[in-house]
Amino acid sequence: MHYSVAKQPPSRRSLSAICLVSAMDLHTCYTSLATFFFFILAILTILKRSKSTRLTSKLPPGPWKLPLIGNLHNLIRSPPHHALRDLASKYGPLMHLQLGEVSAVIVSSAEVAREVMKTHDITFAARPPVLATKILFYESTDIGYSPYGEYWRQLKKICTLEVFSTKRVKSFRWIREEEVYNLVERIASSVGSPVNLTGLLFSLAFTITARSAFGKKCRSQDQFIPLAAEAMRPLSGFDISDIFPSLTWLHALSGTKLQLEKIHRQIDGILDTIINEHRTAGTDNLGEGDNTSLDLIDVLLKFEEHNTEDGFFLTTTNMKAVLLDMFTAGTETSATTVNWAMAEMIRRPKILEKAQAEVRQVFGGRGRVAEQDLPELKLMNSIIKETLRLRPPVPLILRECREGCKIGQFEIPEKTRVLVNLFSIGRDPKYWTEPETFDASRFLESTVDFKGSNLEYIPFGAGRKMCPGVAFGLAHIELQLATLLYHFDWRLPNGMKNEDLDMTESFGAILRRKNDLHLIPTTYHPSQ
Ligand code: HEM
Repeated sequence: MHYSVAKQPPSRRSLSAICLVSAMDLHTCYTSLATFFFFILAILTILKRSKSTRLTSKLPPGPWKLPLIGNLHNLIRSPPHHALRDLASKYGPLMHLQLGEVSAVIVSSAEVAREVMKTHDITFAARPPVLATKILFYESTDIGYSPYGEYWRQLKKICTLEVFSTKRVKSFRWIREEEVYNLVERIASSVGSPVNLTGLLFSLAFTITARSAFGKKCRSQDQFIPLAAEAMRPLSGFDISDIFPSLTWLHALSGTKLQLEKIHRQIDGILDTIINEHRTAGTDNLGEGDNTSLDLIDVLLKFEEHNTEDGFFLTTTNMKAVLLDMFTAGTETSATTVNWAMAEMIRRPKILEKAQAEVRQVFGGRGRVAEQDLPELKLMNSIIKETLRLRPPVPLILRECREGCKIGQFEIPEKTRVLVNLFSIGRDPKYWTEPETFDASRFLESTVDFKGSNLEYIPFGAGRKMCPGVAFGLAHIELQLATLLYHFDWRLPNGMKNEDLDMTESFGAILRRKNDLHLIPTTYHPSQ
């Protein structure tokens, strides 16, 4: 039947239809050919790169690599910091992986971390430029991602000595206390019913940072906060664009680039407005005497108008990049630490009780927690350290090798991506007894601190690229945790048993809980 119809001469209409079909076929054919061509091109590019990597014979050991994807298949079943830890138990503390196009080494012990972050500190004092930081951070001109050199050195100096200094952190004490008190009032209004503590803590961290950075002059804060939170998501370094950096057409196809550009445009507009508002409002005391009441934009503006002694000054773009660093590096890290600490204590009611007793004894009938007495909370501070050991907010520190270098018997070629696995290091049985156990009193008698000199404990990193926001972060964490312990008793909703609380981690640049922590608060009255 089909056959006989096909044999009939085609009518004018069916002819044009055939022409259309043929044109479409031709179009489809061209598209397929083009896709095929690009596919071959992609394979050739990747094979060329992996061949050049194979030629480097003294790379550290690592699992067998598949064509094109390398070792990506080794990372799909669990969050990367877990998967990398499991692989390191087989291949050693310095291991080589091929992540798509990217040649990477994974550091999983304090000894190798010392080599990378201390002995060869300058060689590894860089981070690979990932697509998200290029777009969001003004061509990677922030502190975290700007290339190692004079610009980064000056920026870090300004931030360490002026922007994030202990004196500056103290000057924002009234903001922290006011906002934490607002949190207490919000929780108190929900006493007896579950509150989403995770949501409250993350929003508190952004609000405190925004007020410290923008002061009172800002009207665009409410628009800015959700955008800054969104900017955090693509910073893990495991985006398709970071794994296949040369396949730029793939970045466009995946939609990530467009999405990042959209967020960037919005953030940029808001930051311009806020900085201009500061310029218009002016601060008569800029650059003079005790300027502790300045907000962070005022502080940064000092370096626009008054050069440093080395003749260095900040452009508006530089300031915007630093401000973004504060939000991306400084908010979720603190909030997630408080969140994990609360979850760990809820699972162990005796520890929760002890920590509450300590806070309530130190602050007694004063009715609220005050920052100056926080160092007296020995148990709580040990709990914070233990939380940062077991759940480091930045589980994988991203670095890049600036020039070829030898670690032990292995060669690390220039541009190799380096991932320091803090999750592995913090749980290394060589340094930690019962490493998987949350031991609240582990740090009570310990002299280990956050300065990055004990490489088995580096939640804030180590060496030149170490976190400049330690004082800022700890001030947030200590005040929030003490306040939650002082004002409220806590229990799980729906009769859930403490030991059943889910502690699953999510995947991302920041190690967060997969599920939000919902708890029922009961108000504690100091007279009790
Ligand atoms: C619990 C809180 C925090 C933790 C655990 C943390 C952790 C880290 C880690 C592990 C690094 C990488 C260090 C390295 O490469 O050796 C880092 C870098 C950085 N952090 Fe933090 N951070 C915290 C809070 C903050 C805060 C509050 C700020 C700012 C207000 C901040 C700003 C930065 C910046 C700008 C960098 C990049 C430094 C550079 O590359 O030179 N961090 N942080």
